[in-house]
Amino acid sequence: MTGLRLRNVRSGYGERTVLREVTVEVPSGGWLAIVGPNGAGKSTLLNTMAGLLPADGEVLADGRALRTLSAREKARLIAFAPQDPVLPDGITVTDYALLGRTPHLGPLAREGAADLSIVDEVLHRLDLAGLAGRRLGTLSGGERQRAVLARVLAQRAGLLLLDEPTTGLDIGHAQAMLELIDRLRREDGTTVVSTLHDLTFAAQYADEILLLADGEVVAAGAPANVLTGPLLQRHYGATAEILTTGGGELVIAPIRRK
Ligand SMILES: Nc1ncnc2c1ncn2[C@@H]1O[C@H](COP(=O)(O)OP(=O)(O)OP(=O)(O)O)[C@@H](O)[C@H]1O
Repeated sequence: MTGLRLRNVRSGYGERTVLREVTVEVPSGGWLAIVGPNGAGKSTLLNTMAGLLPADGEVLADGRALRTLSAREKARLIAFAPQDPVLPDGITVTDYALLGRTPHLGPLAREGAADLSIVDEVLHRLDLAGLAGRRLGTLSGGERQRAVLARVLAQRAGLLLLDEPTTGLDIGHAQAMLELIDRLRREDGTTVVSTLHDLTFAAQYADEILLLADGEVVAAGAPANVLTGPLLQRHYGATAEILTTGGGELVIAPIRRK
């Protein structure tokens, strides 16, 4: 059970401040989607939540300040899938996913049967079992993306930070991936924070949306309150209609300007 809390967080790169006074709380088992236009600071926020960038203010995971935790303690608490990870092309999908177990192994210990069975289960859930023995360098973009998620899920951390998890996935695999993430939070109480460019997916899967623009939180709350025509116009310069399906799901539809 790992909630996340940020209070008055400022962070960036060296002299360059990107995030200003970000305050947000994600309850244990919640799903927060970070949205916003290109360059708004979404990846910077996710990196800050992962404890990978120095930050002023408070960043607490499971009630513990990230700056006080060792790398190993952080890795047991937080699993992070960056947008464009550098992958070791020569290793197999199984061996790559097993890297997710590293924070749970003792010093010099090798993975055991329990670790292999966790990886096996994750590969099945991600429709990757047939590719288990393939080297990463031989996979398609979408298959590599799912392999990254396999490593992250094998980590079995209470907090998942996912940067654009559906990039490069076709609509079916994207839905399957989001369903799987949703099941994890329902079954295991996993807390999820993801950036998502696809606002329809964000509306349908997250229970809270945080809209960032120019490094500041400009709106936060339930999807229907944040993903509105006027806010999308103001911050993305986009013309969109917010539709509701027969089943009550929101669809954010771009409308061509005539
Ligand atoms: N390593 C870096 N060093 C300096 N500036 C950076 C670095 N990474 C990102 N930035 C800058 O920080 C700002 C926010 O970038 P960030 O990647 O967080 O935006 P984003 O909302 O994730 O964008 P996108 O939707 O395009 O992926 C941008 O102006 C970017 O140029």
